[in-house]
Amino acid sequence: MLTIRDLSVGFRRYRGLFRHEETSRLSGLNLTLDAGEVLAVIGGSGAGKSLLAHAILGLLPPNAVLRGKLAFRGQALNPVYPPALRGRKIALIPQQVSHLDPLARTGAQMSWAARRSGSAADTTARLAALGLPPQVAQLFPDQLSGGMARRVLLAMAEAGAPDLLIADEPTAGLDPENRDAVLRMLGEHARRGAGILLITHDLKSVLPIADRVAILDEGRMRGIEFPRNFTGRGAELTSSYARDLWRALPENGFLTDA
Ligand SMILES: Nc1ncnc2c1ncn2[C@@H]1O[C@H](COP(=O)(O)OP(=O)(O)OP(=O)(O)O)[C@@H](O)[C@H]1O
Ligand code: NI
Repeated sequence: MLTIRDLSVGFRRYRGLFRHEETSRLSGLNLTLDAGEVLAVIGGSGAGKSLLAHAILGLLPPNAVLRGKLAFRGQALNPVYPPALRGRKIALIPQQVSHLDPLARTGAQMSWAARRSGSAADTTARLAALGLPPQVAQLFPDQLSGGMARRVLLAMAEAGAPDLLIADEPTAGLDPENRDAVLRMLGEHARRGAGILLITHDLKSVLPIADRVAILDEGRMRGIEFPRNFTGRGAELTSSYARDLWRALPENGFLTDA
């Protein structure tokens, strides 16, 4: 449902009035995501994960330069973003919990997200599905714990049953129990036919639910792997970068030799 061909993103920086230079932050990315699939995108801080998410949503800042082709179900997402997709067919769980409006109660923001996506605003049921009591609807964002705020963002993103859900570090700051609950919910969406792009730096946590794992480093795709191959010494992994990443995990004994 999502195809990305030779995507590059750079940022223009002006030096003086007329001269400008461009710094490249993503280069030559190729990706496809099918309906019902969970594609994990793994990478360290600054690898370009959020940029990839924002490129797919047409949310790059004005000084960004995007090259390549993005399409959703055959419909081009660039150079002009189709207005009907964002927040409806394609939803985002943003990386920052500060994306919640500090001046509006949680319930109001959830209703608003549901209305935007054209679905019923059954706030109480959505909260319950995420293990949150109905009173949470009355709270303002700064009265929520980090884990509660993450789950509210998840509830808002999934309100309209989007076909494509981009989750940018949806489990950051969650304890293992809540992390696994959020991952399970994303997996359930995929089973109902949604495509999930799951961005994280936590490789191990996504292996149980990912269908494929794409590894991003310094703006480049270093390999796309099957989760089952992250096992033992990683001999089945196709890219040396993925093997090094796997072996360098503390629980794998920091194996650095080949
Ligand atoms: N608006 C911008 N202008 C210039 N550079 C930017 C801009 N947004 C992001 N970058 C740069 O692009 C690179 C990738 O950033 P990005 O936010 O995608 O990283 P990330 O993989 O999501 O990292 P993290 O795990 O810390 O969220 C970084 O070097 C960042 O400084
Ligand atoms: Ni990010």
